Amino acid sequence: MEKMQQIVGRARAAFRSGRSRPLEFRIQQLKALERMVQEKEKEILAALKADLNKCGPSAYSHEILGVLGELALTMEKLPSWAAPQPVKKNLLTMRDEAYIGYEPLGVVLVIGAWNYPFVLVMQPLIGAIAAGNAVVVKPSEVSENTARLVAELLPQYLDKDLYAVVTGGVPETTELLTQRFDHILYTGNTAVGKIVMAAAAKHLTPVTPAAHFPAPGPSADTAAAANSCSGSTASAAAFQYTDTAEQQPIWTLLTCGTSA
Ligand SMILES: NC(=O)C1=CN([C@@H]2O[C@H](COP(=O)(O)OP(=O)(O)OC[C@H]3O[C@@H](n4cnc5c(N)ncnc54)[C@H](O)[C@@H]3O)[C@@H](O)[C@H]2O)C=CC1
Ligand SMILES: CC(C)=CCC/C(C)=C/CC/C(C)=C/C(=O)O
Repeated sequence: MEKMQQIVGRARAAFRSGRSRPLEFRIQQLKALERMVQEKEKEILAALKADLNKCGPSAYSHEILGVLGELALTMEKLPSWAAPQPVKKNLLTMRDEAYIGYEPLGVVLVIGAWNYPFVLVMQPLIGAIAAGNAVVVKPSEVSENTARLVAELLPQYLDKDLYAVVTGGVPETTELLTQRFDHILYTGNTAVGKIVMAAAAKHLTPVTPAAHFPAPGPSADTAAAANSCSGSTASAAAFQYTDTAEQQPIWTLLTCGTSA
């Protein structure tokens, strides 16, 4: 595994080149991601089946349709989300052009969890690309087939330097977290969430955690049961929670506003 410093350094250099910023580039990368999901649907579903015995409508709707829906919405709305927003002028600014302009933050780290291993890295990735950031993706090592596939596919479709994938487990994530990121999007249990936030605090990096249900690491059995073809109360309830409470635009988290 290439040193984390090099991976993050390359993403930062690519971000500094400015090429992730133009709207056309972001939409082109999102289109490439859409093509990846459409062309590699069978491989993605096979990896989910191998990792979690997830299949049928539950696998398709959550992990494929969920990602395609996010992509379609983001590509449709991005021009208006990214447009400068005029703000009211006052005596001091009446001779100025006053607006809020949205800027990407820089290099964003996405850490995913095992139970929705594809959608939980793809949705934050889509938001981060849309906002013009470089991204380092760390899929969960527990769902190893999906992690391997994400690492294999993303470089085939996206700009390799701007959007990197790191695979591996605790040692790799620990080393990755020594690097400075501009934002971290973490999904996983609360105990690891605290480790992630403590590492981020050393660099004053803000973290957006999605870790509402403290849970021990899964065994192969619990993973398979929670995601069986027929579905389970636990996963249905979790999904409903996300649907009602979590589906907020990540855009607001990944850009910072500047007003003239
Ligand atoms: N609120 C939400 O939207 C969601 C919340 N979750 C929560 O996440 C739980 C599953 O998470 P986990 O079991 O934690 O998933 P996990 O075992 O896949 O770990 C999540 C990530 O943390 C990293 N990690 C693990 N130990 C670490 C350490 N010591 N230091 C640094 N990084 C480490 C792993 O490499 C992995 O990428 C679910 O049971 C649920 O509670 C899951 C999905 C969505
Ligand atoms: C169709 C669609 C938008 C799917 C979203 C799938 C998703 C993000 C699931 C996460 C569910 C969740 C909150 C799980 C958990 O807490 O363990």
